[in-house]
Amino acid sequence: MDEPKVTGTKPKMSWTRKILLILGFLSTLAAIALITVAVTQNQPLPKNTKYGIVLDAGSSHTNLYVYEWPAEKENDTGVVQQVEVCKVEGPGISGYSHDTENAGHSLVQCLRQAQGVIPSKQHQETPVYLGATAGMRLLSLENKNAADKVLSSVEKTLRSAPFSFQGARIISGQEEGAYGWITINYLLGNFKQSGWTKLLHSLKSVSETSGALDLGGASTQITFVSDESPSESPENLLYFRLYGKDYRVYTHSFLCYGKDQALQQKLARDLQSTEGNSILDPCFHQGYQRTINISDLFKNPCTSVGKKQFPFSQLYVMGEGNYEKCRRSIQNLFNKTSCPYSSCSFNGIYLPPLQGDFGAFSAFYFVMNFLNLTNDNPFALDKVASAVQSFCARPWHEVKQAYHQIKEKYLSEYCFSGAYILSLLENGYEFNKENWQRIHFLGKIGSSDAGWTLGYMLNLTNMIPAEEPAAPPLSHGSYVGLMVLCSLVLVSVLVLAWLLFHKPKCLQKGIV
Ligand SMILES: Nc1nc2c(ncn2[C@@H]2O[C@H](COP(=O)(O)OP(=O)(O)OP(=O)(O)O)[C@@H](O)[C@H]2O)c(=O)[nH]1
Ligand SMILES: [Ca+2]
Repeated sequence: MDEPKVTGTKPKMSWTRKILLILGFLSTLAAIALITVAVTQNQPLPKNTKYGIVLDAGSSHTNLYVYEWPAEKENDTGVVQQVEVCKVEGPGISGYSHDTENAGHSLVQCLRQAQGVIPSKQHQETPVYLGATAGMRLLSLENKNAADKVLSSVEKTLRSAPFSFQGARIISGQEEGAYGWITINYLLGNFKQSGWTKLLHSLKSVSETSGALDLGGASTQITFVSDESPSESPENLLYFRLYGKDYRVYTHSFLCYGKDQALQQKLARDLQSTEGNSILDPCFHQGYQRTINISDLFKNPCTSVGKKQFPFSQLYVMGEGNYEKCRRSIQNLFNKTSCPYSSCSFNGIYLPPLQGDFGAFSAFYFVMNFLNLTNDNPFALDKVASAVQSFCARPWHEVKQAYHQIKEKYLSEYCFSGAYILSLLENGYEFNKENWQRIHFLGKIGSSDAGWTLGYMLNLTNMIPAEEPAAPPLSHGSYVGLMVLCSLVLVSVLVLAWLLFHKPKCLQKGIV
């Protein structure tokens, strides 16, 4: 048989080889197209930001907060953040009881500031809410008509702003406690449960949340998840279902136990138990003096109960700077004599056993921060007490010199406030040296202030769903990664197949 002739022309390619080559070429093209489409076409939508405004009309002052969040992630937890805070000049709106028309006007400057932060084309769709707290609760008990007029005045101003007005009202102490608790747990990411944490939590009866301690000027709130059942005091219990999980939350708001009203209560009692019109006050620094109008001291329901007639119109307060004495005089504000339940905080109010960690904010934070007692690792209770003690013992002239940049009103009251915080937590709620370490004094979480306003807005805009929203199984990044991986595997398989069935000549030679 003749051997095939070796000529100079290329050997002809077989049909199967041709088809395989074409297939290989096409699949490479397909893989490139897949990757390109995955990377370019499946980009997340351009950022579409939404805004919301909440005014916290507190007893001491009003704060306006602007929040923002990505529109497409509205129902996710932890996506809303504070982008602006504006402190309204002057007193809280309850301070306008004799000048009700001007209550609204006081908000104008901060509303203008909010207009500068939010793009003008979104002003009309931006909701604005005002919630008034203990100062207005007291005014409404004292003079309902004046409180209504103040609210009408602020409503008029808010309606005239370019935003979408959603209401101006007095919120209850229970709401204030609950929304503060929602805010901190939302910001701490405690409602977010995925992977292992979700599995671990489902094995336990309750989720790990943090309790909330809020100290305002006129009221104070304590809120935490309690397992105690059945509850002895249903009015202190709230049930929430958030992101697919049930929460049983204890809350109580003590009206008149904010730090300003607590001081008023203490001074009113001290005055009633003295002869003349001057008192030596252990909660103020030695050398400090303050004159108080007796009519102002007894003007609201926190102090008006035991009011006597006095033959003088002013009270002179002189500082003594004695922490132990100060603690003893504050202790009288907490009535621990009777408790109709198995356990109480004070004044016969039910308190179940304290549970979990606590975030303490507002004046709890302002005061502890000033005294350098806020830290990631909480200070021991005796360390805190001795820091307040040594601060109270400093003479006023020295304190004033050392902190000349701080407003005198705040500076003069840090001694009282430090002692009051310790009394409220230790005597009132009965924190001890063990669970004291579970209190975290915090002003902000990320960029957002701790307080009730964020929780209030999340609730009113339906941004906290009862059930966990159905999330896409893969994030954009994971999706792109998976597409790239699949394409690479596809190409590799085809190349391998081609190599196996149609070994190139060089390889064939190598084997022979
Ligand atoms: N040291 C200090 N004290 C502050 C500051 N801001 C407010 N305070 C005081 O801390 C106390 C509590 O303040 P807030 O939490 O704003 O109280 P509020 O919201 O006006 O009062 P409520 O209606 O009872 O909640 C008040 O006595 C304020 O005068 C601050 O920046 N520094
Ligand atoms: Ca407040």
